[in-house]
Amino acid sequence: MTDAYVAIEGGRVVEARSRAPGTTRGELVFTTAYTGYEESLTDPSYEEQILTFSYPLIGNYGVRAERFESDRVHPRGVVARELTEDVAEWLESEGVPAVDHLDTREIVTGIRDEGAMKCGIAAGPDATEEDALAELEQCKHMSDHTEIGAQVSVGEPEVFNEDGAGSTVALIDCGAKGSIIDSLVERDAVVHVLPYDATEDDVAAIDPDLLFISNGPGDPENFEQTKTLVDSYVGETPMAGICLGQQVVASALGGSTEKMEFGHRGVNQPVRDLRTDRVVMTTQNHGYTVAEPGDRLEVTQVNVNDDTPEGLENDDLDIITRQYHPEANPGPNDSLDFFDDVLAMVED
Ligand SMILES: NC(=O)CC[C@H](N)C(=O)O
Repeated sequence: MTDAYVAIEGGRVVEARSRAPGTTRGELVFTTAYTGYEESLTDPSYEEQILTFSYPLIGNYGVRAERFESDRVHPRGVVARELTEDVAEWLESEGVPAVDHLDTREIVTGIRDEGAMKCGIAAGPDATEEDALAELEQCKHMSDHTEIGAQVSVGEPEVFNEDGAGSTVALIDCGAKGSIIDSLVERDAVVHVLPYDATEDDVAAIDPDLLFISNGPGDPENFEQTKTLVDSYVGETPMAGICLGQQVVASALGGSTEKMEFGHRGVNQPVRDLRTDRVVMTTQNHGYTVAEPGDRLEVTQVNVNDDTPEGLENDDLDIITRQYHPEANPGPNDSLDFFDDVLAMVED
């Protein structure tokens, strides 16, 4: 039964079945992960995107809040071959339109061949092709979402593990996944989560041992204040970053970032450490990348598939960043030792 329409940049409209009604728009992206849908759907990095699952059946082990990475669903819409009742009900209760019964292989190969695309969706009994096209018409380019940090960041500072005996971390929340906080707390760090636009004074009030820039949605160049903060603390305080965090740190230190063709999107992205020659499997979901690291950061890890920078370091300035997600959730735990390395750097 056709009661949903997916309009894709260029004007093509794909028929589908509505699983959660409504109209929506966003940048069409995908993940090849076959598990971890609860984690992906609550990852703030997907804000303003429509997430297509390439694995054909999504929702087969239910929906449990303990696996959530934040307190809400972040993609603007969801596309899958088959969504279970559990996931469909969850998305409907969150007001996030969802569709299934369409050829997701065609969608994903389309993104792979043509790059990231704008998308509009209309789903539900009254949905029309025109509604989906009208959404597509209004869809912005990801880089034009200039206030995206404010949509996902905490408004006020929060503290985790206040009485911990470990390092004090200022985690700049550009859309942080809960697993990053958990990974630090498990190592007994005291974690102060600060808004993405925290000032030098806000951070100074905490007097942290480590400045940690989180993952997050959108174009890293739109995180101007976060870059300013990094610039003011470089060489003063050890620094770490994950995903958008790596991009922001590189950009603040004189490097540059660029939009990728279709990004790295799955839980089996191979990364080679150039110092040890070890390869690890990693979780990734990013559409931008560091183009030039600048002359203060060394590329220490690269993506085996396309040689893009996956790890940047400066041993003198005490900086370690990763483009992938060492905190996993979803995905492999191969690189959890990143958190040990970062905290060891701080203690040295
Ligand atoms: N997971 C992330 O932090 C994503 C980073 C950034 N928004 C990108 O798409 O490249």
